[in-house]
Amino acid sequence: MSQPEKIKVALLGAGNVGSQVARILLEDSDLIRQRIGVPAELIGIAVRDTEAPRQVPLAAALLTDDAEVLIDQADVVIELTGGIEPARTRILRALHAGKPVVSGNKALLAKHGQELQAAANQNGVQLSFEAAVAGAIPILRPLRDSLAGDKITRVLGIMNGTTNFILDQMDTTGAQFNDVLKEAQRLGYAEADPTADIEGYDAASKAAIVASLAFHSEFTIDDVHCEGITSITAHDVQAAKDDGFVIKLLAICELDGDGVNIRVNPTLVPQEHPLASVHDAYNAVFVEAENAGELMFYGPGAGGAPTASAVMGDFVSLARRMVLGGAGVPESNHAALQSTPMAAVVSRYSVGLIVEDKLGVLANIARIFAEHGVSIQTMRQTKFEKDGQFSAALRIVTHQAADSNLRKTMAVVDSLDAVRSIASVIRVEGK
Ligand SMILES: NC(=O)c1ccc[n+]([C@@H]2O[C@H](COP(=O)([O-])OP(=O)(O)OC[C@H]3O[C@@H](n4cnc5c(N)ncnc54)[C@H](O)[C@@H]3O)[C@@H](O)[C@H]2O)c1
Ligand SMILES: N[C@@H](CCO)C(=O)O
Ligand code: NA
Repeated sequence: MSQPEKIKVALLGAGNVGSQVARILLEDSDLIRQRIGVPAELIGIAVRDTEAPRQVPLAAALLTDDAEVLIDQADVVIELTGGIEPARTRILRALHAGKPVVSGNKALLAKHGQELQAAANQNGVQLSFEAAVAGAIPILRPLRDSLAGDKITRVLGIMNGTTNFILDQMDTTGAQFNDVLKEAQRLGYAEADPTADIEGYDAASKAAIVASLAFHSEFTIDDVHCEGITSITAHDVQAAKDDGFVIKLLAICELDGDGVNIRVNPTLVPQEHPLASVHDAYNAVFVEAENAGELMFYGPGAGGAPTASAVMGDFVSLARRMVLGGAGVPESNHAALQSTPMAAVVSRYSVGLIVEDKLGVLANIARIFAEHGVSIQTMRQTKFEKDGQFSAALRIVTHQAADSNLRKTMAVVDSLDAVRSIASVIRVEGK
């Protein structure tokens, strides 16, 4: 194959990330040419509305609302529109035409990743998506390449910038959930529909992508047990702080017998744990591998420019290969592991209860925990008065217990007349 004279790039989407990719392609064109060996020419940017106001000024001549024509004219397609359709159809169109694709679309990859990868393999072209997980942090390439000769046992971390930003602000400034969410949207961290962030779906998509690569198997978002942060209150954050914890939304993918358990849930992390000092929209991912031991990847997990850095890394890497010759390495899914249910997963739990302040209540609750095989590590009681009625706020931290046992315990506790409400049930990191 003869060396191309230049690489024509079609960019789909000019939002938070797309506009930064356009800026880098234009501003750093000399440097990119030197790294690739030939110039990279941004031939057009597909947007929904060519007249809409833009955060980053873009030459009107580059904008088009005809993505299909643009794809057909390009050598490489960079998809940064988000959502399932028309992104899926457009990426397939590019791959089937033998054009490599870079995408940051975790929602799409966690749902249709296998279909897209199969199309890439079938056409001998690269599909790269480092930006889809943990923004600027190089995590997918280390999983695919650097650790390809090791056996990964667990990947655990903070994989959503928006929720980390919200929880961090609630913890450090006592700010209210909704105010901080608005700020995360303004800073370009949140998804177009921020429900994906706060309900945990965005982290769940990332967990499915990470688990597929780490365990050489095919997982989708449907394999992930997912709990978001919408039920976390300022009171939970303060109570956690009083007990020496910080609340983080963790994504965990771990070998579980013959399968892999993949989950996303708010977790109490001890204040001295490295994950507790991950602030703002930063992400941190721990990878545990049999021979490598424990690795930590840390950096900006969201935002236009940081995410654009990951997109550009993928682009320059595959463009270099187009110049030098040779297709990329396809994904390996030889292990074909299945995801496992939550019932047997063991964790420590922190349970907050509001109960009647009367004799025997505490003993009764402790008995119910014991009867279900859930052993209590600590129990703290604070009495308070509201509307002339005395109650006790109980905070119970358990030893490790199976998810199913904890659920049965809570169902019985909830049915007691003396229990006014279950304020929170949050997993606790560590043994
Ligand atoms: N913002 C981040 O920090 C971040 C980080 C990692 C990955 N991502 C992913 O990158 C992608 C883009 O994110 P973003 O934050 O830039 O989103 P955004 O909402 O700011 O931008 C998306 C852009 O695509 C355009 N668009 C949507 N549908 C289109 C269509 N059918 N045709 C043409 N244009 C269309 C929108 O008008 C918008 O300008 C998403 O998949 C997102 O999940 C974002
Ligand atoms: N909305 C995502 C963007 C980065 O993937 C986040 O907040 O982490
Ligand atoms: Na990344």
